[in-house]
Amino acid sequence: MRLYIRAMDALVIKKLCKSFDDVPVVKGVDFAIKEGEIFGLLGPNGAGKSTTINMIAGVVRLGSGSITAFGYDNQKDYRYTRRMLGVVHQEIVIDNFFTVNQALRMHAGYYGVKDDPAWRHLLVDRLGLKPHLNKVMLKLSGGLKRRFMIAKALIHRPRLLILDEPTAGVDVELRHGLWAFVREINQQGTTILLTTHYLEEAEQMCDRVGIMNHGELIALENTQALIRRLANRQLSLWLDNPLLVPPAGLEQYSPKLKEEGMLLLLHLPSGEGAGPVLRKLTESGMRIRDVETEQSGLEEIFIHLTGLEGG
Ligand SMILES: Nc1ncnc2c1ncn2[C@@H]1O[C@H](COP(=O)(O)OP(=O)(O)OP(=O)(O)O)[C@@H](O)[C@H]1O
Repeated sequence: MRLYIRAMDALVIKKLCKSFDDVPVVKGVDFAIKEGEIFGLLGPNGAGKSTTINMIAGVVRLGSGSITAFGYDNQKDYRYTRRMLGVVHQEIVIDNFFTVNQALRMHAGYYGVKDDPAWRHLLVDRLGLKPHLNKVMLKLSGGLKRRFMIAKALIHRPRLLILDEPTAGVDVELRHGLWAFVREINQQGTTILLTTHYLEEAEQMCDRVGIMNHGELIALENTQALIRRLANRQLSLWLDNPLLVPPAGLEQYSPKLKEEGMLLLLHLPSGEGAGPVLRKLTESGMRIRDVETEQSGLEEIFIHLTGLEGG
C-alpha cells in the first residue's frame, strides 16, 4: 500500500461573509492554503481583500463562516492562532515614541515569546534596520516604517505570515529586497499569504492566486496554470514584403499590420500553438523573415476577469 503524506492546511476559510452597515463586502469566500505555500489574494480596490485578511488576523469580527489556522479555530482558539500568525497590515501602525529596538523587544513579549536576540538581530540585519535601531519610530521614513512592521510581524516566528500590500509606496529596490526576504523565510518553512497591486510580483512570487471581485472569489488556481489557461499569446511576424491589408481568413486572430505593413500581429487564443497559422501563411506563399511570440501574464488576466485596470 502506498502512503500519501499531505501537507497540512495552514489556513482553511469556509463560507466567510462580512457586512458593514448591512452592505455585504465579503460574500461566502472559501479557500485553503497549504503549509509552505505562497498564496496571493488579488483584486481591485474595495474587493474585500483587507476585510478578509483582517478577519483572519482577528482584528475585524467575523460576519459568518469559519477560519481555521493550523487546525485551530480563530474564534474559539484565538490564543493559539494569534501566536501562529504574523500580520503586516496595510495601514502603517507604529509605536511612535519607542525606538526600533525597544519596540521589537516589546512585541516579542506581547506574544508571550522569550526575546531571541539572534533572531531579532537577523531580522534587523536582513530588513536593513541596523543603522536605525536607536531612532524613535516617529522619525523613520515611510519605507523604514514598513520594514519595521515586517520585522515586528516576524518577531515571534509565526508559521503563517500575512502581508497586506507590504510594498505599497515603497521604492523598486526595497521592493525587490523585501520579496527576496519573503522568499527566503518561505523556503525556511513559513507559509505566506499576500495581497499586492503589483501583479507582476504576484506572478513571480505566488504558487497560487485567488482573485476577489465584489466580495466574491472569482478565480482560485495555480498561478502558472491560470496563465496558461487564460492568457493569450501575441505572434509577431516580420515579413519580407509589405502588405497593404491583412491576409484574408485570419479574422479569428484579430490581425493588425504595423511598421508600414512589414509587421503582422496576430493573437493566438489560449492553448493554441503558433504552428497551424504559420503553416497556413507559408502555404499561401507569404514569406516570413522572423517570428516572435509574447505571452501575456497575470495582469491581462486580472483585467479580463475583473473588467478593471490593475495597479
Ligand atoms: N470598517 C468599515 N466600515 C465600513 N465599510 C468598510 C469598513 N472596512 C471596509 N469597508 C468597505 O468594505 C469594502 C471592502 O473593503 P476592503 O478594504 O476589504 O477592500 P480591498 O479589496 O482590501 O481594497 P483595497 O485594495 O483598496 O485595500 C469597501 O467598500 C470598503 O469601503
